[in-house]
Amino acid sequence: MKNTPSPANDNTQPLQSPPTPASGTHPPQDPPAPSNAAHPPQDEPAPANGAQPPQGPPAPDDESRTGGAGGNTIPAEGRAPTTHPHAHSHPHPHPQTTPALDAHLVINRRNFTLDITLTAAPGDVLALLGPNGAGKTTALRALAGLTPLTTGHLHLDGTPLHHTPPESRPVGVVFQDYLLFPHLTALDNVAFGPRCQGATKAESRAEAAAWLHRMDLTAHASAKPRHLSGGQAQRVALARALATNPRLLLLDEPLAALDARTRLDVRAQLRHHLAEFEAVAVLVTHDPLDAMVLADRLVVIEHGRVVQEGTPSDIARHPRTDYIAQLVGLNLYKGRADGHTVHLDAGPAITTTELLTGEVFVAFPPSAVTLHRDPPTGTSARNHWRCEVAGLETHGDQIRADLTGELPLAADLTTVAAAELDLHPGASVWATVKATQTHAYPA
Ligand SMILES: Nc1ncnc2c1ncn2[C@@H]1O[C@H](COP(=O)(O)OP(=O)(O)OP(=O)(O)O)[C@@H](O)[C@H]1O
Repeated sequence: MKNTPSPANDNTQPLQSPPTPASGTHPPQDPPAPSNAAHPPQDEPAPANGAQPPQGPPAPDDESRTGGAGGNTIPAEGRAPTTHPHAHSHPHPHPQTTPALDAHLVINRRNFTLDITLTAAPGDVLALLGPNGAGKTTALRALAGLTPLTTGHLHLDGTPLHHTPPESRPVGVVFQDYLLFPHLTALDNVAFGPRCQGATKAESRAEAAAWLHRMDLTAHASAKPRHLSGGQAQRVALARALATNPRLLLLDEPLAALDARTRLDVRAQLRHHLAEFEAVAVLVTHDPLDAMVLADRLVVIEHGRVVQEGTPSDIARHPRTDYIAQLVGLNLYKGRADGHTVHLDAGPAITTTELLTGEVFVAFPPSAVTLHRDPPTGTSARNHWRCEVAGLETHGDQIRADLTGELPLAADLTTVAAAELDLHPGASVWATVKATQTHAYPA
């Protein structure tokens, strides 16, 4: 086992582009009256209870075409106590209390099955991570009610919701491209949800103004989305989702549409807002940094199953699949430990400092590897393997060497060292790693 890149999945189904509110229908210039006035954007069927905030993306096949940020059907009095997501220390919901989110999502498709369990305490931020086609978006859509469950359940604060239509779920969604009504101001975009939930025009606008204030967007309240920067639009979308008072906030690649610089700022702001959010948030991301910074708990999905979950630091320290090892930048191997020696399933043995027996993983970072052109002598490193350079690439201010041979591994070295060693594809090298630089843990 080696952290070679996961094979790309050709069947990927990125979250579908949402219906553009611009085409076809005309949401009112003011937040609509809940009873009759609103026209959801584009071809969404009007929900039974009147207007809805902008809806979720259409499914490419047989799935529901409505959904998104619905009304809050769970009374405030019934809520679990609030918790600060990044202040609390519980990586898992307390076993004695009903989890705020308790979901078993099973979706069978012809070539794909999603079967995952998600639980979270109030205030938890979960990040769903996984390779393309793993089922992250499907899981998010299932939580929103946009993709029906084949079987399983979804309970929020103890209330079963799996038969509740998307527009009636207390779920707020922030889509990757935000889905703001282009012809409504930022204020009216945010006021839309409360208005749909029955607030008067004045109330919904006051609430929207308060949200914009919290998001530091008061100066942009009367701006139309086209006049907002990417970061501002993202915050308006977040405000719009939060203004419906959701018990579950879903964020689909919330930072993906932003450039690197904006992303940095918006990530920090989003972290702050998620920390204040008292209910459960679930975000889907491809970016391990977003996941590590924003989430209390990572849920890694591969092939429709949860392969590992835990706190970011636990996952980073103890990856259990090649995909995760690669995500967190570690060389990872599986083998059988006998004292300080781990006999790898495929390849040589590795000496470690841990004293273990049985099936284990061994991991070490590429920076722990030292390369030599000649057989190493006089080194205290217990592990040395003969390898060949398969490829070289720039990795930050380092060079990353991809090695094959006795033990396939990634090694980082400085540009100067790479030049001194005359590294090039096909070059023979010796790789050494000190036992103290490895980390072994039960498989
Ligand atoms: N509406 C659909 N109808 C049929 N198959 C679908 C549909 N949506 C997704 N799939 C398939 O379900 C599987 C999971 O897709 P999904 O989009 O949930 O993965 P993902 O982890 O979000 O991937 P990515 O990171 O590429 O967005 C894939 O095999 C995909 O081809």
